[in-house]
Order: sequence, then C-alpha cells, then structure tokens
Amino acid sequence: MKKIEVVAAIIYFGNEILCVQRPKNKLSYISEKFEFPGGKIEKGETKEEALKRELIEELNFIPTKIEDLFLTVVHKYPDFELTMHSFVCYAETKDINLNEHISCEWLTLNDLIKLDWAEADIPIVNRLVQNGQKV
Ligand SMILES: Nc1nc2c([nH]c(=O)n2[C@H]2C[C@H](O)[C@@H](COP(=O)(O)OP(=O)(O)OP(=O)(O)O)O2)c(=O)[nH]1
Repeated sequence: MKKIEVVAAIIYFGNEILCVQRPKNKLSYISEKFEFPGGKIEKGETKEEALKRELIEELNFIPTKIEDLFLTVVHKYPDFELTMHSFVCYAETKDINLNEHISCEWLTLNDLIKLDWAEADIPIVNRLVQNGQKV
C-alpha cells in the first residue's frame, strides 16, 4: 500500500485552534473534511521546514513559535497509509489567507468534536481535548 508522510499544525490563537476544510476530492473520506493545515514532507526537508513551507503556501502564515512534536498518527485509509506528525504552533493574529481550503473555523477545545474531521485527525482532536481537561 502507498505510504505518505505529512506534517500538520495545531495553531492556537489564545484558546482557539484553527480548523480548515479541504476542498471536494474524488476520495470521499477526505473530501470536504476538516483537518489541520499542513502537507507532505518533501525530499531533504525536516518536519519543521515542511511545516513552515506548507503554512506559507496554504495560509500565507508564519507561526510565532512551533513546539516539539505533539502526536504522530498512523492511519490506513482505503488507498494509502498516512503517517501524520502534528505540532502545536502559536499565532499572534487570525489574519490568514485560505489559498487551498474552502473554509476555516477558530474553535475552542470543547467545540472541536463538532466538526466533520478526516478520520486520521480524530486521535489528535481527542488528545487535545483530554489534555485540556487535565487540571
Ligand atoms: N495536511 C493535512 N493532511 C491531512 C490531515 N488529515 C488527513 O487525513 N490528511 C491527509 C489528506 C491528504 O491525503 C494528505 C495530505 O496531503 P496533501 O495533498 O494535503 O499535501 P500537499 O499539500 O503536500 O499536497 P500536494 O502537493 O500533493 O497537492 O494527508 C491533516 O490534518 N492535515
């Protein structure tokens, strides 16, 4: 099975997190699903370099800070196996451009589960919510 390796950014502005909606796609399981911005790691790139490049390409956005790895998810979709490395980042503004996505929402932790996420994102969403519930 084809394997792809992707980086994704969990971008906080205050206590809100940026969620972006993918466009229509022939693969129904990712079509119009919500995700964290990011994309495939290119040859020779570090994960952080890939993340910065993708955020500029997709959102014209430069994070003020990128934290260490949050969670790596390995998920088998019907057509490929996805390895996705997620990183918490911080924004000082909500001023982003949607160059590839069809909509976005800035949501607090408890609202994240209301969206129709790509399946691979569910473990990340769950971990974020669980961490938020720790005292
Ligand atoms: N960026 C990102 N991709 C995700 C998430 N969840 C998820 O299943 N994916 C899947 C959807 C895609 O099949 C793949 C990411 O590939 P992509 O096509 O967006 O990457 P890319 O920007 O490098 O695209 P391209 O150059 O190949 O057009 O990972 C997520 O939260 N963020």
